[in-house]
Amino acid sequence: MNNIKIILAGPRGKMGQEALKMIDQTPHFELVAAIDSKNDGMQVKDLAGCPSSMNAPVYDDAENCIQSVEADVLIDLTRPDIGKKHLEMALNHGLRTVIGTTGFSSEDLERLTELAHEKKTGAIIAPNFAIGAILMMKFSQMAAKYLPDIEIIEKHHDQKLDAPSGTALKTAQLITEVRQEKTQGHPDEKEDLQGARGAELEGIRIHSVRLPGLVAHQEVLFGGEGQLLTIRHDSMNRTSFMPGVKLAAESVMKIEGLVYGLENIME
Ligand SMILES: NC(=O)C1=CN([C@@H]2O[C@H](COP(=O)(O)OP(=O)(O)OC[C@H]3O[C@@H](n4cnc5c(N)ncnc54)[C@H](O)[C@@H]3O)[C@@H](O)[C@H]2O)C=CC1
Ligand SMILES: O=C(O)C1=N[C@H](C(=O)O)C[C@H](O)C1
Repeated sequence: MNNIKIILAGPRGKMGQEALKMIDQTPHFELVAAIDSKNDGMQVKDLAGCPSSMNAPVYDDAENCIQSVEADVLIDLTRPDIGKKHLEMALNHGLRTVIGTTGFSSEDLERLTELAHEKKTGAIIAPNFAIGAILMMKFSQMAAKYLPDIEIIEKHHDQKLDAPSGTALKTAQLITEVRQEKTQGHPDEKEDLQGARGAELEGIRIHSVRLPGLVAHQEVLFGGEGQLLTIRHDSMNRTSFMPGVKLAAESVMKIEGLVYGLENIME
């Protein structure tokens, strides 16, 4: 496989730190720069917790980085407001991009899909890189055809900025592809405390739990007459996401346009 030159945005973050290790351990990956909110002009190896072999410059200005460094792929693991800006910027420069950052609305996805198409540039937005989470979403889509009353409970660490999670939104979106919109619960139900019934997407209820001690977990509950099916996935650590990040960085080299969801590139 040809060498892939990578710019990583978010090298000091929880996911960024894991991604640096994965890049370091992948012979055909080469880190050529990092985009950080500070530390401009430093080397990645000098940032706390980063592999000592990484002789790549840090930029605090993403536009300057993309213009100055010869790279094949930008991997973004930052925060919702920044991930969107980075993807738009990269597409405008014709740079292929893998986005793990969540918090994209359906309007964002529509706009960025059009831009990727217009710029004839490959991009992957993957709300969840863990293989088990992809299977949970696919199994949920299968089950929804037969058990259409569904509630999603996603549970994450308390440092998470977006709610509901990207995975919960993607799960709900996959379900809406096979299920008619429907009202769940009693037609006259009323929330005595606002938010008690969670968020709602085409009738599917989504509940977000944030607690220290959690990493990334989701249960999809399907209720039927006299029965309950639960499909559950747990990421115990962030290493669980790395095979998916690697696959996305390899796959984005071969596509044109924007792909939303790792399930679309898995064989
Ligand atoms: N797709 C997936 O499988 C997964 C996605 N995520 C998502 O990835 C994102 C990052 O998650 P974590 O690493 O847990 O968060 P984190 O808070 O640990 O790391 C985010 C990093 O982004 C950096 N950052 C902020 N502004 C920046 C800027 N302008 N330029 C460059 N870097 C900037 C911060 O300094 C921080 O180091 C979140 O949106 C999260 O939801 C997290 C886990 C798995
Ligand atoms: O912020 C996180 O941690 C995670 N974010 C992604 C999401 O919003 O679904 C993926 C995973 O759940 C971890």
